[in-house]
Amino acid sequence: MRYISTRGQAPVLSFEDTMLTGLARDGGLYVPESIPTLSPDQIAAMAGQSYEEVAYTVMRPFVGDTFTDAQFRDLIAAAYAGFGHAARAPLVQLAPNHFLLELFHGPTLAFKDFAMQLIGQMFQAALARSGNRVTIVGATSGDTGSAAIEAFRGLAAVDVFILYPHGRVSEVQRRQMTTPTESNVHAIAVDGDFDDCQALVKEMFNDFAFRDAVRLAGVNSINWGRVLAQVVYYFTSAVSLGAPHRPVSFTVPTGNFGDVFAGFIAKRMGLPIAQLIVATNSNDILHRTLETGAYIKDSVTPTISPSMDIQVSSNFERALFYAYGQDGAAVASQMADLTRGGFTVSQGAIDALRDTYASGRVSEQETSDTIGTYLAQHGELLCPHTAVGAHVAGQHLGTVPMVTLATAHPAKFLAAVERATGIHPPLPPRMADLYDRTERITRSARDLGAIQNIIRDRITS
Ligand SMILES: Cc1ncc(COP(=O)(O)O)c(C=O)c1O
Ligand SMILES: N[C@@H](CCOP(=O)(O)O)C(=O)O
Repeated sequence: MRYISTRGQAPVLSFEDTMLTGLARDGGLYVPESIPTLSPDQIAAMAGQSYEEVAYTVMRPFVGDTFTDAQFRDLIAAAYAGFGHAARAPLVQLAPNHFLLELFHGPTLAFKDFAMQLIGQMFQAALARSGNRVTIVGATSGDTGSAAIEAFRGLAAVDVFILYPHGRVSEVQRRQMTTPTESNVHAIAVDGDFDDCQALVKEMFNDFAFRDAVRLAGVNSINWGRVLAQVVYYFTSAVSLGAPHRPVSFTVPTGNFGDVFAGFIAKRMGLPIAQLIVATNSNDILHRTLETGAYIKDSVTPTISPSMDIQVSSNFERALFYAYGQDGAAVASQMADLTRGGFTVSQGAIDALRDTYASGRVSEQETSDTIGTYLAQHGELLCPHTAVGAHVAGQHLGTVPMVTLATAHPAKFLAAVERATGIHPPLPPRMADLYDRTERITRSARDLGAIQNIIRDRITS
């Protein structure tokens, strides 16, 4: 399996190099040259299998010769061993045709653990083999950072620097990033929003001298491995609802578009997905684009679903690549226009996007009310991101089973959940002392040079 850039001008890479490279050198994102498909019989055979077995079947064709079959099975087993639920991603029924896919049973209580735990294993195996070390730099609105620090803390061949927007993540998210004591992980509070943090990370990748000197790697959904691992739970959940014999729809709380794009990959692999619905908070660039065809940058508004406070949605570039029939030049030209404020998607491409994705936007009041309603009517305590998804899903319920992705545990967003319900959801016992642990934070201006200096000073040479 070979990987190509969405902008068409970067070297073609193997799975291993794609995983370790991060952003393509032309500024694009790597995607597989072709998307392998699974037959209805292969999908039907997943019924009753463990999460790990399905993960192997779904991901194996993408990995090529980076790992042997046995090695890859071992890495998957190690990645999910620490999850707090035997099903890894259990489905809970809310109403006759509405289900919640609980993706928060991993070590940091958000869906990011599904990919990050596996990437941690794959990086470790690949770096042990080559003897190389890398510097991971990531941007987070809260969950990617905590999952990355958890997955890589203490690993000898990796230094990790996570940029998060100062004052704009929840207290639990911040403490998950700032309290680990291992010296190879560093949380940097940036004076700015998530888009600023993500732009800084991309600027570091585009500074080739810096990138090569520190051996930069990325674990945001820039990294194809992140998207790939998230494809698996679309299969496990759809199969348990009757796929491939019955179509299933998904509503996905969306920010950087990685999770819902993983659903698109599942669909292209042969999973019968009827609708993929993008649910946004008031940072609604994706909803606006699908409605109007114009992708115009706006400033980020803080909300009670802070992990989705994103206006420059990185993986939308991958969606555009497929909407433009894999035309890298068309994508490169739209991305150049984005640096000047925005672009209009061509009629053909917006039609293709609308064939795949529907969308909805949810206000702050609706998010809060939805948390209250789902508790009262279904006995389920939702995190605010999941509430955004559940609200939009409620507008699309029909005869096809609908799965709403429950992307985080309500205890990660205590203040919003408590305000909506009066309930104070407890953290799991293993992190009950999180509020007592000492924090270690570096504060920085939104300044590329200053952050590069912090990284140069702290990496292990
Ligand atoms: C809890 C939570 N829900 C939803 C999202 C949105 O996911 P994506 O960025 O893949 O669209 C995020 C962050 O990305 C998140 O942390
Ligand atoms: N919501 C994310 C934002 C980064 O998204 P990613 O999927 O590209 O890592 C977060 O929690 O950090």
